[in-house]
Amino acid sequence: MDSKKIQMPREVHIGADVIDNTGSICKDLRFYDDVLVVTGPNTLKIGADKAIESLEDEDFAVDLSKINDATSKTVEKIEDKLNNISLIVGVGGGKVIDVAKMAATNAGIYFVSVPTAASHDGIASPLASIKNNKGSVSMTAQAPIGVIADTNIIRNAPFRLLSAGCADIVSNYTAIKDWQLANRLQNDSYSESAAALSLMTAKLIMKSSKSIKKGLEESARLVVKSLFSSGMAISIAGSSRPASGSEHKFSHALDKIAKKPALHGEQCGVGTIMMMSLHGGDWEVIKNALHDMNAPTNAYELGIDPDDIIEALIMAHKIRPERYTILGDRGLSRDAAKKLAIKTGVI
Ligand SMILES: NC(=O)C1=CN([C@@H]2O[C@H](COP(=O)(O)OP(=O)(O)OC[C@H]3O[C@@H](n4cnc5c(N)ncnc54)[C@H](OP(=O)(O)O)[C@@H]3O)[C@@H](O)[C@H]2O)C=CC1
Ligand SMILES: O=C(CO)COP(=O)(O)O
Ligand SMILES: [Zn+2]
Repeated sequence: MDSKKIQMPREVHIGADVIDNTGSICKDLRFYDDVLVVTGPNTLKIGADKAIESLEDEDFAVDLSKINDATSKTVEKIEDKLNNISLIVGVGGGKVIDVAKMAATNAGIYFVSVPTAASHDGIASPLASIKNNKGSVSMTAQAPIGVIADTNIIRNAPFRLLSAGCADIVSNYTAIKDWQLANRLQNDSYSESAAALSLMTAKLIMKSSKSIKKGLEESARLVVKSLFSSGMAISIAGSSRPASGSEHKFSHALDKIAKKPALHGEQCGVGTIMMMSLHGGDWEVIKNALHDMNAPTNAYELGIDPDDIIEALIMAHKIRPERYTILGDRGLSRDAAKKLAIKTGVI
């Protein structure tokens, strides 16, 4: 059998105000040289300033880069700033984390992930979703050497971000169904342990759907831990297969089509409702759980034109065509797409 590499973080810190220990955590991880902090326009004040203060207290020389998107161009711009830098600390949402992760991987240096929101399961995964002229590409990257998830920052983030993270985890249900289908029909390699971990995480979030509340530290902690374990399923699989199937293709298609796309997790959640219906599964249970978590369940709540939903459904199978899903090679016809969106109440 072929050998297999599984990359996981060395240290994971989850708790209130752990961001104030960023400097000492980086010291414990044996870093001493210059550090580049990558962040976003909103997350600079919310998280990066605190991380920088803590790093400077421990005598790190800190440089700062603000980014607005997760494109290959932005990754290159960050790489150009890496002279004498031995560590990148990414402080922000999914885009910031992906750019920091990818730039560190390309430059052969280490990366510490400091999520300011529990909105996606790339917090600790060895993948980065980077956009280029072909759309979103899931690229192999190194896993962060450390994760510092401050539950005080995360619980105070807009609740919409936490709901999106829950929906990104709920999408594991259809991702696993698609993966199993691809294994049966295309003999795609399949990992029982990665699938079991992914499903267990999705079940845990569904079970807790009514108790995830705005502003609660326990809720922030639960979702961060779940996103982390979903990321570990990705690590075990060595691909995003356990957490990304047809519902993610739909979301990636919407990112291309919609004038103002919604959050990644929100779109994936709505995609899960429809793809679960295509799989012949209980899509109403998914829809109810998303509703309980305050996540959007239809085009109106997503803020997306119903016509764009139909177009995204029709286009979805063309996104990453090598990844076989319930959408098959030909995808949905316009009539079938419309019927599906109406039946599930998405439009
Ligand atoms: N690599 C992987 O395995 C995975 C990657 N992804 C990728 O992650 C991205 C989605 O991540 P997501 O976080 O939803 O989107 P963004 O990174 O775009 O973040 C959404 C917004 O939330 C803001 N924000 C973050 N934290 C806070 C906070 N504490 N308070 C106020 N605002 C905050 C950000 O601010 P700012 O403007 O400062 O950035 C941004 O404006 C997608 O590109 C997706 O493809 C998703 C899943 C897995
Ligand atoms: O979003 C992801 C998992 O939740 C990553 O998946 P992609 O490979 O579709 O970018
Ligand atoms: Zn996702």
